[in-house]
Amino acid sequence: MQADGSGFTPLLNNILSLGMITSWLPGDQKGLLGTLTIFLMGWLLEMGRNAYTWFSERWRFQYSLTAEFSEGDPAFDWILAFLSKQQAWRNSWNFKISAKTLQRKNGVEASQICKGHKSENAEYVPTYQNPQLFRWEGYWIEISKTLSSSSYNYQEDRSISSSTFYLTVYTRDVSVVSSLVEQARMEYMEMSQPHVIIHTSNRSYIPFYWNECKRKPRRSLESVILEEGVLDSLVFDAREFLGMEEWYQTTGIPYRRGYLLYGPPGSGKTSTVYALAGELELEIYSLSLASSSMDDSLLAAAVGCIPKRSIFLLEDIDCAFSRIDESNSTNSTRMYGMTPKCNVTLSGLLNVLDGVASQEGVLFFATTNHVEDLDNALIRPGRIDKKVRYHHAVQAQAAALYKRFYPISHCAPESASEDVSDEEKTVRIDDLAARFSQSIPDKTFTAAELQGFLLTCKFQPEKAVREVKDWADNTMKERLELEAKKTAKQEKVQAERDKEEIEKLRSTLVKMNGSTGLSRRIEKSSGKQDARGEAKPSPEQSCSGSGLSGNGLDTWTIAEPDAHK
Ligand SMILES: Nc1ncnc2c1ncn2[C@@H]1O[C@H](COP(=O)(O)OP(=O)(O)OP(=O)(O)O)[C@@H](O)[C@H]1O
Repeated sequence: MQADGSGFTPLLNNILSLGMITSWLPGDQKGLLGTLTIFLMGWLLEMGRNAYTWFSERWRFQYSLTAEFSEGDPAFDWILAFLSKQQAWRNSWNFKISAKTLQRKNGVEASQICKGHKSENAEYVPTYQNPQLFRWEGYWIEISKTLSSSSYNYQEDRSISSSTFYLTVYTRDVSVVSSLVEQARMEYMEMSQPHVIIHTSNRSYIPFYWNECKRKPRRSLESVILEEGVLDSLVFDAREFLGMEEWYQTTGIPYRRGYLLYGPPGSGKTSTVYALAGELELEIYSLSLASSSMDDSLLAAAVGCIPKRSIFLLEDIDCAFSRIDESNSTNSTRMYGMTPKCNVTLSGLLNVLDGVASQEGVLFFATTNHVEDLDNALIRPGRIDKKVRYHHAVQAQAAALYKRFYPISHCAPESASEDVSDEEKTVRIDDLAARFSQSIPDKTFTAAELQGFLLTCKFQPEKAVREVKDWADNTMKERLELEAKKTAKQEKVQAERDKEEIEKLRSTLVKMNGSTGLSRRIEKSSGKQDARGEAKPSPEQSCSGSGLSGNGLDTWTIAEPDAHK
């Protein structure tokens, strides 16, 4: 029941309930006095309850501080992790149980809920449905959560809800709240350390927030094998940038840095970003411009809520917009009309990169397989400050990949049960790695392709060396066949398009001839002669449709161009 201030509602309730009670009393107590006494008692009780609520609210208001944490904001994640660690869910047994995945849900271990119970596969996520009270550093803290369905998404035909945490600390000292938040942030960072946190979003409407969060085991820099010095210079550059905020401010240069990683698919661009994020302890905010729901305003909103000291990763940026038009594109996917639809405009992206929506202190990484398709405006210094080119693996890279695949600790000799020392194993692996790399042509296969092959020879380094040449030959052969098929298909598509064009022109001209009453048909000579010495039109002239000869408009020639017959 809610207090309405006037006390009228409880009064009415009491009268009604009294009527019911007195009807059950013995006859001698049914008098007016009995009724009034009970009525008065009920009324007093209700008034007392209202007064208690009123005073406790005033007291709360006077002697407590309430902080709000909304879903989508990084601080929301900090508080969730903090609550799990503080076991704020202890007095409530409401959990959402879901399978353990890479997605981070801030669940608690089954053993925390029930001693001795272990569950490797399920995750218990406290729902905080009811307000919970817990003690932290001598302060009483109350936590409550609301789920508000704020708007309706017509695209996905469902209402959108988001959660908000309210943290009430019973003190007037604001520094308590700030130190709690700082502790929550530190603990969150500590907890995330063995992982790289990747934020994505499937929201296609504003208010936007990064509503999905995955964690991946950290990848060491050594595990990404690039040409010598490439990775080191990238790490050095990013680290230097992160330590130079003040310098940027003094010089008035916008405090952000852009990197473009370009090269063939599977050469290690994404792996580089993940390894770098792990090394520098940064979180990644990753978006794809190829998503049909992404447009300029959503992109601006997304970038607007990336926190400082983070990586903003835009993968396959060429999918979104290319400088050259589709008909000229060499990219076969475009040829077949498979270019993903993109609603982000070039100016929208440029605005985001250097306009109001751009976030200070963010490392921007763009990856592409087709750098030649990018607009110069996009990759000019200030937007892209450092470009890193990726190649197919050179032989030294292939050898390094091989050695990473067969660390000596996992390397038992294939043939005999000889007892081999570590030095001998190292020499053996070095020798095998050299033979492996010499069996494949330089700059022909990507690291991903080599990794795919090596996965077929797990724990069998000798086998990998024996079979790599055949694999390389077969892969090359398959590649050539595929290329030939693609080219043939492209030519066929092109020929069909030309034919359609010719048909369109032919019917237009026939209509025009009919409407103007022109019936005369005179062959227009191109100056070229075929084998029989007859005049033959060039493809351009055949269907040019201008209708204007040197001496005026009166003749049309329609002929199939030889090239596309
Ligand atoms: N240089 C490399 N060193 C080590 N592993 C690599 C390297 N390049 C690729 N790989 C492996 O190949 C797989 C794909 O790599 P990754 O996604 O980084 O390539 P990419 O260049 O980003 O590809 P795409 O352009 O298709 O996104 C990963 O499993 C990664 O471990």
